[in-house]
Amino acid sequence: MDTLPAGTLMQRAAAGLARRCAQLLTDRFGAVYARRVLLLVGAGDNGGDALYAGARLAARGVAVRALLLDPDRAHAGGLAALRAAGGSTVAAAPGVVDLILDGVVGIGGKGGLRPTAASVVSAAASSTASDGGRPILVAVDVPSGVDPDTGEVPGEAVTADVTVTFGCLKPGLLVGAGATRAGLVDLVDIGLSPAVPPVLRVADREDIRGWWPVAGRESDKYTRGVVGVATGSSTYSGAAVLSVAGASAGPAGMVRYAGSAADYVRQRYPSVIVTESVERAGRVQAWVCGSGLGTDERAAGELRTVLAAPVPVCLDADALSLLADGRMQDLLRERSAPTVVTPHDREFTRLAGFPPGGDRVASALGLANQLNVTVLLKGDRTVVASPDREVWVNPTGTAALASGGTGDVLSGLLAALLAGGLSGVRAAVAAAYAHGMAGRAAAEGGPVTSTDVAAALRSSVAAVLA
Ligand SMILES: NC(=O)C1=CN([C@@H]2O[C@H](COP(=O)(O)OP(=O)(O)OC[C@H]3O[C@@H](n4cnc5c(N)ncnc54)[C@H](OP(=O)(O)O)[C@@H]3O)[C@@H](O)[C@H]2O)[C@@H](O)CC1
Ligand SMILES: Nc1ncnc2c1ncn2[C@@H]1O[C@H](COP(=O)(O)OP(=O)(O)O)[C@@H](O)[C@H]1O
Repeated sequence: MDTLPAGTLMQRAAAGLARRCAQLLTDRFGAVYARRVLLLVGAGDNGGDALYAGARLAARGVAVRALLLDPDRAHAGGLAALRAAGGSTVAAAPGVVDLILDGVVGIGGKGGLRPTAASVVSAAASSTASDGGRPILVAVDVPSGVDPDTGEVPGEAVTADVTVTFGCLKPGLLVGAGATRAGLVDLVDIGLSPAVPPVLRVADREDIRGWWPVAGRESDKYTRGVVGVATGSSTYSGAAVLSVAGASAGPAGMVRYAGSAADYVRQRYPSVIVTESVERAGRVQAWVCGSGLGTDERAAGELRTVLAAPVPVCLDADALSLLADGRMQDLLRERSAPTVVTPHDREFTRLAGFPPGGDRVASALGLANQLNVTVLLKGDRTVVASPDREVWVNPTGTAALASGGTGDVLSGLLAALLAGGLSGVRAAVAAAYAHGMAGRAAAEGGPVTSTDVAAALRSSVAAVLA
């Protein structure tokens, strides 16, 4: 599988690691120079990666200190490189640390962290960053203490803000308790060619930035895409406002709202063109339909009109309930433009006839195949699966999103990305990513409502694209 020398792979790993750390330091502190980084270094190659990455950061003017858990067995080449670049070793965690690099143990670890390692990690994590906050914690390859193969956390383990992993995604970063410990996962390609194509993929910021449609010199409001929003009702006017908020944070050049909450939408969003029905809405490049729509005859008629439109469609909430009785599923299967459905577990159960169960990837793939649509299965790790068996897991989810109405914001944004020209899968993955970041940003201000998520969305999109 791999004919490259181990040293080359380690250098590639360290380069990717240092790049991500520099980006995190710049995002938070405005610059890399003179920031303080602490390396927690175990005796294996995981510690070697941390030392070489530390050397690269030291060469950029970062004050890098290494705390060696077993000084006699620390990676000799890595330690020499660090020292040559101006880094040094310390016996205990300094009081002020901006970023901690967890190189205690990677894929060579078994069981929870040993007591000495655990106490070093917890002492380091309680240091303070130079802005008074807590240090950024970056795990090398796998958060120490997480089983890389299963995601089990049998004892003490690191909780990372970001895990930079090498070559392939380890299951332990995506599932089980390990997924939460890993934080945002970045995959660095170190040139290993896997024997089989990856089954699961995790989007990182670079993916989203590369996909997100951006207005150019020749763009106008129509060429950027017009998104149609068929959500809400006089009873559920809030759903209309939330999905319009989501749609307005996307790349579309115009938002059209069609439905009986038009007055509420117009008051909140003067830029949105409102009508009473889908039929009268005029041309759009994608529709979102369902949140707060109701399930009466009028709602069913609106859904039928949306399904008949030859443009991409995102279906959520009541649209999924209307589809569950099977009568409209033929319309769904007959569609040639992309369709994305965004069920939570109960909606999934209604659509599929069985609950998603433990294997959420297989469940999402099964429903995608059954309905010939892209499925975004919501959860703490949202899964996106397509009928041609492409599967992604969103790494940015946060429990702060478990609040009524946040799904409406998500589906609005997703439709705006469809209108901007993204495929069903990319629109779903990108929307989930940005939505998760907005949830995280909103949570910094206290308990989160869907209005807070909607309010945080535009700046979170800007941060992802920066
Ligand atoms: N594969 C590749 O091609 C590439 C791999 N790369 C990198 O190599 C890493 C794997 O390195 P590895 O094999 O040296 O093992 P590693 O993760 O450092 O662990 C061994 C150390 O951990 C210790 N230890 C074990 N359990 C423990 C516990 N519970 N609690 C505490 N300590 C524990 C164990 O102690 P010992 O049992 O020896 O006393 C030993 O010191 C991989 O994750 C990636 O970062 C990259 O450079 C790119 C190319
Ligand atoms: N425990 C959790 N951790 C992370 N994200 C969650 C969690 N629970 C729910 N979410 C996310 O919150 C959103 C809720 O959507 P949904 O259930 O449709 O809410 P609503 O219908 O009230 O808008 C989804 O994006 C889902 O992935």
